[in-house]
Amino acid sequence: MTISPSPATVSDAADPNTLRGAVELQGVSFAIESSRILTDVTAQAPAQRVTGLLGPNGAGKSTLLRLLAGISRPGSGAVLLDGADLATLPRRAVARRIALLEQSAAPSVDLTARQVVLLGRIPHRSGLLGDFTSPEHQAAASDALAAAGASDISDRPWHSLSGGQQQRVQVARALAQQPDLLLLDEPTNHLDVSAQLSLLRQVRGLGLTSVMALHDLNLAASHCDHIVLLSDGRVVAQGTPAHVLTPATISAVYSVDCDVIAHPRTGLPVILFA
Ligand SMILES: Nc1ncnc2c1ncn2[C@@H]1O[C@H](COP(=O)(O)OP(=O)(O)OP(=O)(O)O)[C@@H](O)[C@H]1O
Repeated sequence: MTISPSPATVSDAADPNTLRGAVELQGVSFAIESSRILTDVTAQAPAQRVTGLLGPNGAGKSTLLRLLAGISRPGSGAVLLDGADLATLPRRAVARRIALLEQSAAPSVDLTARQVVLLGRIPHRSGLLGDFTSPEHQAAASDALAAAGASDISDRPWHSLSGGQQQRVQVARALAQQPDLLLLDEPTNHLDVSAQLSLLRQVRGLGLTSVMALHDLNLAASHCDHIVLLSDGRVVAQGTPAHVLTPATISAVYSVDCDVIAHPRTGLPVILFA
């Protein structure tokens, strides 16, 4: 699969053979040292669509992303990728098919941006000693840097980059993996408003199944096809932004007073806080 900037088309959506990366959580519960963090989470992330994972601090978003990535295993319930239980898939297959961009993903040694992106190719190396010099790996890195809008900084040392530039490179690293499922934990952190919008448009334009934890409800409303709203480790609501992001639900989960209006140009929900 190559990284393509073209969005999933309606015909893609109509043909189940072309859909990859559909995720389903079935009654997932998870605890750390007998402290319950997720309780009976049943939710879907539709194939080749962008799902926003929302909820207050501590709701369980990062924990859920790690379960979706196969890094943690549910205490009970199952995580299905294209209908197969993640627990039954070989680790290498999971590593190839799922990319997770975590909040603190900085490399510990000084690399150039391009070298950081090439780390995304690790699951695709042939053997432990395989290197990254092959045209295939280099092309994947170049495509990923371009898709993340980071081609111009590819030769810069990682530690010389601004927070926003580092975030773009991390997104490129996840894309270089050429995953079926892209998981992003608060990808708009450190980005200015223009860069936030650009990144979210790019993610949507990839046509990949993406699940991203977000705090900004308006960005979620405008850039996600599907929303899963968590509170205290449980799913409170899921569906389209218009279905989930209602004043009553937002008030119940976040304890804030708001109005929701239709955007004058797009018709999508816009949340106005009183
Ligand atoms: N290693 C851990 N040990 C104990 N508790 C943990 C651990 N990791 C997370 N938790 C707890 O699990 C709950 C969910 O944390 P998580 O990081 O998944 O929430 P979140 O929704 O991503 O939060 P935020 O929006 O603040 O990033 C929190 O109460 C947190 O304190």
